[in-house]
Amino acid sequence: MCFLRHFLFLLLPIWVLGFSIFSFAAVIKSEESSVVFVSGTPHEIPISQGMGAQSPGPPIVKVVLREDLNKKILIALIVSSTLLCVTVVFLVYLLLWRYRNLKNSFTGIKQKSDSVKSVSTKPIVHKIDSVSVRKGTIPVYDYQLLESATNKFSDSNVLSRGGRGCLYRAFLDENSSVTVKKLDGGGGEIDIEKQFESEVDWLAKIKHQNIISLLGFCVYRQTRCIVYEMMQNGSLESQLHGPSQGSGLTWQLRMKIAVDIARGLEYLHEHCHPPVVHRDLKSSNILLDSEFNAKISDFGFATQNRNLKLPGTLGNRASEYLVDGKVTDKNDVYAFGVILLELLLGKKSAEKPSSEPESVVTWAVPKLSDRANLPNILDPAIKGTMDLKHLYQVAAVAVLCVQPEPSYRPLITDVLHSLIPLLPVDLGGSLRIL
Ligand SMILES: Nc1ncnc2c1ncn2[C@@H]1O[C@H](COP(=O)(O)OP(=O)(O)OP(=O)(O)O)[C@@H](O)[C@H]1O
Repeated sequence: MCFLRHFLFLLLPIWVLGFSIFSFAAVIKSEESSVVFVSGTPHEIPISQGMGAQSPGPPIVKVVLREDLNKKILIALIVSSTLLCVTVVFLVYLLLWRYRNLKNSFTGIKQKSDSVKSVSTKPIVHKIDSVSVRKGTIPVYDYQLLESATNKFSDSNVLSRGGRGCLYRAFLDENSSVTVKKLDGGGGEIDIEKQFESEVDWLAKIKHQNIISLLGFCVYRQTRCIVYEMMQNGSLESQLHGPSQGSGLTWQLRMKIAVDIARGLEYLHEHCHPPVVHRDLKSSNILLDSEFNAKISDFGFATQNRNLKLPGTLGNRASEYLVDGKVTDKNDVYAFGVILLELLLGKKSAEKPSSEPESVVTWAVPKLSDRANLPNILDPAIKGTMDLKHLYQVAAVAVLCVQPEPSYRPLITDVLHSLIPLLPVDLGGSLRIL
């Protein structure tokens, strides 16, 4: 499509030029063929063939001069209109090109140093597979711009410090802030470059209301930055296990968060071809915006390749994955079940009561075999705030999701459709509260 547009734009001036040359040649030719020279006159005087007879004298000379003049005017007109057409087409093309480039950059961003951008990002953009990145629809941020937006990556702007780098709040203008993840090597077994490429590549391809939005990226020397939308309410982990201990999350909000995550996963498993397995789903990778819409983040380990293994961690990973690295969408369903247990019980995915961390699954599942037990082990922050039938239903879904045998676990689409009727209509479900 793009190629066709460029082709047409180039074709137009060539066509105009060609047409002009052709008409010019035609004019000359017609002039030549319509004029004869009468010999024997003091000067050879051209007359029109159609006049038939000779008509010597001053009037004929006058006619010849006017024809000559007309021809010159015609040539001048053709040449100037050709030049005008070529200039206008060129200007229109230039304007469209500029407009497209401006549209691609983030609102209000003035790109400062083109040299930094083109020199440093070229190799990485080639490695990144995504069509959006190649086509340039994902903005490439200037390092200096991010530096000034984060107050030189100052400690006061740090939102969190992770194993792979720091996360900063960045102010691109007075009213809006974004999040900048600065990956600077950190060392260890994690390959920063690969994670950066994987994250940018996935997020450039995946667009869904329940998946974090990628706003752009930056490559500067050894530093890699990824720019995301700001999620004002932080992670689900910090809401559940941080200072507020889940008090900000009502039963209905918890159900909304569960449905949002299931919608995001359903998109990855059912609507991406081939399906995408996130492989690192956990409450710290579920982010909440100002209205508690939940979005899945951290695609550094996501894959469509079923033979890749992650460095193992306890808690959210299914046993078949930890033991023989089998990657299927059912790994994500298991991790979703763990998050559902965290939402119900307010417990971390892996607690450390002693030296050995205990998974919430091994702690809760035996207790949940008797559903009368459930209200006793429920998160105190939501005790007595929901319809018990709904509570039992959600607990049953959670237990199914964390089945040791992957084939016994439901598909995420089934999970989603069993949760939607428990969520009020105004929160995106189908429950009508009378
Ligand atoms: N877009 C965002 N808006 C607001 N807070 C965010 C955003 N992204 C991440 N955070 C916060 O930063 C924390 C760390 O996120 P990050 O993805 O950087 O983790 P990480 O370094 O990859 O570590 P891990 O691999 O353990 O998840 C999140 O748990 C969340 O609290």
